[in-house]
Amino acid sequence: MIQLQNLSKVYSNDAGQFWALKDVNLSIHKGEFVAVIGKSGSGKSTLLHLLAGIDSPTNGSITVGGKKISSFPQNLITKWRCRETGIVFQSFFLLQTLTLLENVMLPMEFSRFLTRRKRKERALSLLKDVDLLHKANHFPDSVSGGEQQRCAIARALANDAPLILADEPTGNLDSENAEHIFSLFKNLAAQGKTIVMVTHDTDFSQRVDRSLLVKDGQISDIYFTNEKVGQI
Ligand SMILES: Nc1ncnc2c1ncn2[C@@H]1O[C@H](COP(=O)(O)OP(=O)(O)OP(=O)(O)O)[C@@H](O)[C@H]1O
Repeated sequence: MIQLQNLSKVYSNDAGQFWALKDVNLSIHKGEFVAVIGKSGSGKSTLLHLLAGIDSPTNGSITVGGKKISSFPQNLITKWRCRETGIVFQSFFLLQTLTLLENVMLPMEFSRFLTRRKRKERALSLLKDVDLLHKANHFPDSVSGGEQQRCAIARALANDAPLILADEPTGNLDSENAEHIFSLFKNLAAQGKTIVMVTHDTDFSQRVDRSLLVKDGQISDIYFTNEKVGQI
């Protein structure tokens, strides 16, 4: 599903160059649930942003579902991202002028041919999955951080995309809600979706198919927690 070849990302500023990712080679299989772990500043979000085509690599290539997205022009990458990925950002990025329901409906309006009634039905069903049906008509600034996070998760699932990229999706949740979201992701992976989840939760990182430890911009260690996944 995902192949990274000699992937590097260098940030340049007045202080000089900083290698956020250094020569990463990695494959992630279809239907695999992968946790990305590592200290703050190690390069986890950078990796996720590159996988989403939000940022572009300094060197190397990124192939997703057979498409070399690192060579896509900007207009193609935006379309690809809308259709093929569901993203949960660290800071949610919900639109403040839309209700939770409208936020979840939004991705379907960009990339899927569904009637408004069907879009609404699907969005309500996703809000129910994350236990937010009762807040469907609230605006983001009138719900809690954890509720915003769950809404962002529902929105990421709206397009039924094959690849889910989630940056600390349980970071703002109490243990019960976090467990619920983790199970939701587990079920999606069992249905064939590929999930890459940045997490600081050591319990979750041991209950996925594989954990990737990012250290100083390198994937320095890999723990297989499920033998069926095979070798990289
Ligand atoms: N736009 C940028 N310009 C310069 N440096 C950057 C930029 N974005 C990230 N960095 C640096 O790259 C490194 C990796 O950042 P990244 O956000 O990927 O870390 P992270 O592992 O996700 O951290 P956290 O767990 O705190 O979210 C950090 O040292 C960060 O300061």
